Amino acid sequence: MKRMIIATKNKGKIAEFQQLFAKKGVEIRSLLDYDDVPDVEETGTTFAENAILKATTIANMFHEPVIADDSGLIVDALNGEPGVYSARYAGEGKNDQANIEKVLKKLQGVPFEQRTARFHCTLAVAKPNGDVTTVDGVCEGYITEEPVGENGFGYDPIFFVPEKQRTMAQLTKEEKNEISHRAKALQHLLHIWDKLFEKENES
Ligand SMILES: O=P(O)(O)OP(=O)(O)OP(=O)(O)OC[C@H]1O[C@@H](n2cnc3c(O)ncnc32)[C@H](O)[C@@H]1O
Ligand SMILES: [Mg+2]
Repeated sequence: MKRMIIATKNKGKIAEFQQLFAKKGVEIRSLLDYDDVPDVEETGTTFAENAILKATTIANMFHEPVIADDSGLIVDALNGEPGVYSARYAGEGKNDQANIEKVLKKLQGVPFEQRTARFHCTLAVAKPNGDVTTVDGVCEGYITEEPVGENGFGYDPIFFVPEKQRTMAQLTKEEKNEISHRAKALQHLLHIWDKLFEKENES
């Protein structure tokens, strides 16, 4: 497979996938490269359900294999919130800043060692023949007391990465792609890539 459609309109995700796939020589297209692709309603209650929903809907529409990413932030002190509702935690508008403020407000007074959290990413690959495969990746960290850093997207400014001693938003794209939930899920996918696309390797 020399090209792959990623079933997302999230520019942050697209930029990361572009870099991650560049090494493999796979050209990435996203739903922003096409006009009028409707939003797939994320009605699932798990990352896997939503990733499969997005991947299968778009694969049926394009008649090509498609990868979808469903991801989010899990905060232990909030019983796993925002979880699968990460994009719309503060309302349907998908406002990163409002989402961050809501998490920080709910965590007020919680000491650092209890602010454990993780990013989760499920990638689903759907083929037009109905085959679906999922892989997962997780990145562990802590929620800071205030946003720090300008890079990345979503909750990156409040996610402290112990390995790097900085927030995710202070990392370069290259550094984030060494340790992120998305990069780890994609590594798992690349391990099974040739097997997954055995018959399509010439295209
Ligand atoms: O569904 P698509 O079109 O892919 O785009 P989305 O932004 O709606 O994506 P999700 O439904 O998977 O929601 C995931 C949300 O979790 C957050 N998130 C996921 N990955 C993240 C990352 O690497 N850094 C920061 N926040 C992230 C961010 O708020 C996302 O909007
Ligand atoms: Mg979404």
